[in-house]
Amino acid sequence: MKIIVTGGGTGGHIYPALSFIHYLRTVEPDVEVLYIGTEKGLEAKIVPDNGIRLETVDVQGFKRSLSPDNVKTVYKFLKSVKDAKKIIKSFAPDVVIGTGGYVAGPVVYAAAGLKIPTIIHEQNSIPGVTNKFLSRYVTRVALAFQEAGAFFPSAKTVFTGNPRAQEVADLVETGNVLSQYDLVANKKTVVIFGGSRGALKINTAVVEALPELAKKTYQILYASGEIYFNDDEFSETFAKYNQADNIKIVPYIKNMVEVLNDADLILSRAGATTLAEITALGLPSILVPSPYVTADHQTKNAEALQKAGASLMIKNDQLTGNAIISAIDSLLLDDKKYREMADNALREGTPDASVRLYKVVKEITVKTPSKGDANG
Ligand SMILES: CC(=O)N[C@H]1[C@@H](OP(=O)(O)OP(=O)(O)OC[C@H]2O[C@@H](n3ccc(=O)[nH]c3=O)[C@H](O)[C@@H]2O)O[C@H](CO)[C@@H](O)[C@@H]1O
Repeated sequence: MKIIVTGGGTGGHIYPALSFIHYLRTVEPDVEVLYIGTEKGLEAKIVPDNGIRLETVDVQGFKRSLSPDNVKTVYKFLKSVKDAKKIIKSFAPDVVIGTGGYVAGPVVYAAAGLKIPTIIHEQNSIPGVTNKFLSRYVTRVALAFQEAGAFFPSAKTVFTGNPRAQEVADLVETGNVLSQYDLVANKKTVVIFGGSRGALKINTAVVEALPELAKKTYQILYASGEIYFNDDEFSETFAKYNQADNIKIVPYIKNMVEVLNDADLILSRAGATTLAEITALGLPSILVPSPYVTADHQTKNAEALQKAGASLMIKNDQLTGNAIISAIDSLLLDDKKYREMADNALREGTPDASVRLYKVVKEITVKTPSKGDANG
């Protein structure tokens, strides 16, 4: 099989795509994969790092208000559709899958125009603009939250979950990954991060909490986000608390699949891919939804887990150092509450998401024998 995958900008759109590619390579070892992204998105680094061929097109997002910049955006969209068509024709895929982010727009649109079977994967409970636009043209819409179905043509939707859930759930024990971070195996571990790019608000509150956290019996692995790690506002404090035995602060956690398998609790934004990971593992969490995303979709993502008893939610404007400490303590120092939350989280997970998505791919790529086929 030959497949083009496209999606990007942030990790939440890229990791599900990569997880599905990893899975495909296990079930169809001779699969040929091409990833189409942009030069500016995180995918430009992550995709080649994963040994996957990358081609790029140039796109930019629409501004919400009337802006002269939107003329440039339309021009770039049309140009990128043309460029994508050229790449698609030359690669000749059996299927094109888009996982969201601006770049998926022109690529999936171009593929649909060329009558190639197409799938979009929507990670969130409220879809982004790109996927809403594309849903008119694609063959199938794969969902990770049933609620998102309301925004798409119902005949095209199918619930698959998020492939990253399967990747974290399928991991075979890899030894004590925490020792790579100078942490120990026999302490409870809280992993803190603010989505794939880091979050200023979480960093500010964690910095407030660090003096107390350094005295705790549990340990903390904390990713600040690349852009904040060396920032004047934080770098000295990070260096100081990196000396504490139970705290490790890094810009980014590259081996998150392994780290999550060794974690006891997560404090993070409520990006959909993160939620798919923690539910697949049955990991309790404290979620601080970003208020800066389309239609406040992270709050909806977090509310779904909170309602299921799988997470605690702290609103962005209520996040302080003290709020962090009391939320962590309330879970790690109360075994019964912790176990309940872990069980509830596991019930929300879809650890077979790639199997489900693969089934959809097979359904829409089945070639009907033409009259000329020998056995047709
Ligand atoms: C600001 C923004 O637009 N955020 C959106 C973006 O989020 P964003 O990319 O931040 O969010 P997600 O939480 O969905 O995914 C983050 C991914 O990065 C990984 N990770 C994170 C930190 C780290 O140090 N190492 C690491 O590997 C996580 O394990 C996860 O796989 O896409 C998501 C999925 O469509 C949306 O739900 C989010 O609302």
